[in-house]
Amino acid sequence: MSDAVLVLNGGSSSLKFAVFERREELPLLLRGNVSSLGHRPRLRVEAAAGRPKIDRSLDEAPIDMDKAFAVVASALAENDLLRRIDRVGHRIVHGGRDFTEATRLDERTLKALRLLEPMAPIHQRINLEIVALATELLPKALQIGCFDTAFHSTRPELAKIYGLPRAMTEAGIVSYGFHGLSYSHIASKLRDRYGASAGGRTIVAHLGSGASLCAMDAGQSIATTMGFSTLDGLVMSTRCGALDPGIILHLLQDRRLSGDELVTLLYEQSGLLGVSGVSGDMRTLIGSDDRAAAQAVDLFVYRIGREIGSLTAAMGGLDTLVFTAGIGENAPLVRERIGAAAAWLGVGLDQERNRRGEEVVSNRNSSVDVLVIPADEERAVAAEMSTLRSLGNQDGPGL
Ligand SMILES: Nc1ncnc2c1ncn2[C@@H]1O[C@H](COP(=O)(O)OP(=O)(O)O)[C@@H](O)[C@H]1O
Ligand SMILES: CC(=O)OP(=O)(O)O
Ligand SMILES: [Mg+2]
Repeated sequence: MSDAVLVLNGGSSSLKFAVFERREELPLLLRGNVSSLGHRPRLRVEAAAGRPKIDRSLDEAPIDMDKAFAVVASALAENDLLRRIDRVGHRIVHGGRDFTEATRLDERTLKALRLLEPMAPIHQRINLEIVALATELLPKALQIGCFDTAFHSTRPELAKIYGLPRAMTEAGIVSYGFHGLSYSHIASKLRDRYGASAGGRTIVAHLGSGASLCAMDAGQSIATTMGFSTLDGLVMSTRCGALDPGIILHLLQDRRLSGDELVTLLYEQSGLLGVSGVSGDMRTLIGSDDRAAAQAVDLFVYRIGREIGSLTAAMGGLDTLVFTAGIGENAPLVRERIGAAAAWLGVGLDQERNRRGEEVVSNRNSSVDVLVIPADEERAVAAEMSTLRSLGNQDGPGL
């Protein structure tokens, strides 16, 4: 019986997976992740329909994506799901200009996607490696890509172009924006809650290992903090966020860093890890009494506060603020501090609700609804796969 879709989501620190039944409501069969790949990897599996949950650390540490994939493949086999999966959906971080909807991954499309690797160096290659591993595991299944950049393709022109010569813009040196699958899922949750207005002028804070903010009006992306690459905007776990481009020139010309050294410095050694010198993991930083660790958290919050102001200006006001992803969902202290930084916009948090991580964390006096909504990029991929016309949708609803 082929009635299930597997979704694979390789992030900068984790491999997440979910299996959905291929029906309109996309009932969840299994979900899990292998997290903290580079440190102390853990496997978590939340099974549907009465199967036991798993939450255990893996013997080997650190592990690479190959090993993480093998762990996921065993979890699928143990739950007797491999024979049911005939479609595999992949979160692909960069779709460039050409990939703005769910796309069948074949030799031609994979070749085009490989060209985008330099714009998302810690993601794209891994995403495509996962496609190869999934094709090996499930050779008969269709492999389909959904893109983090696609959600932002509706932004106005001015939100996309940089102050560079026109020829550069025409060559594709524009802002693409990322985390779009997460934002698309949040937009659908906001439509469930508020109807077509989807919460009106909304900022969604996707705060995970990678972090960005998206300004949405009625569920459509208006502006976002990531741009041409996944480096821009907020300070992240190991990425620097927005920098004066003069710093890059200085590093290249005066310090003579090579391209590869720059990639390592800006993508892997900066951000919370670089500023704290302790860790890129927010849990560790919050638990530390080291001054540099505290400053890294301060900088994370400060930059988010400033960007909230900037995105509010782009929308002309703020009605709703949503927190999502690893830090957004699990760190009440960070939410509280961001709420305080946005108090001038009418944001007020209820301490108890915030501490408990309830869905609504704003207080009665807040003129902005503040919500915590779990990220579900996997469901966004599965939902988007159902729009893939070239498959004809002839074999059942849902996909
Ligand atoms: N309880 C917590 N408190 C603070 N931060 C947390 C907590 N749980 C997870 N995180 C943070 O969430 C991050 C992972 O978020 P996630 O959205 O899963 O990232 P990614 O998809 O990029 O792998 C970790 O780096 C960790 O810092
Ligand atoms: C685009 C991006 O930064 O993704 P992640 O947060 O999963 O690393
Ligand atoms: Mg992620």
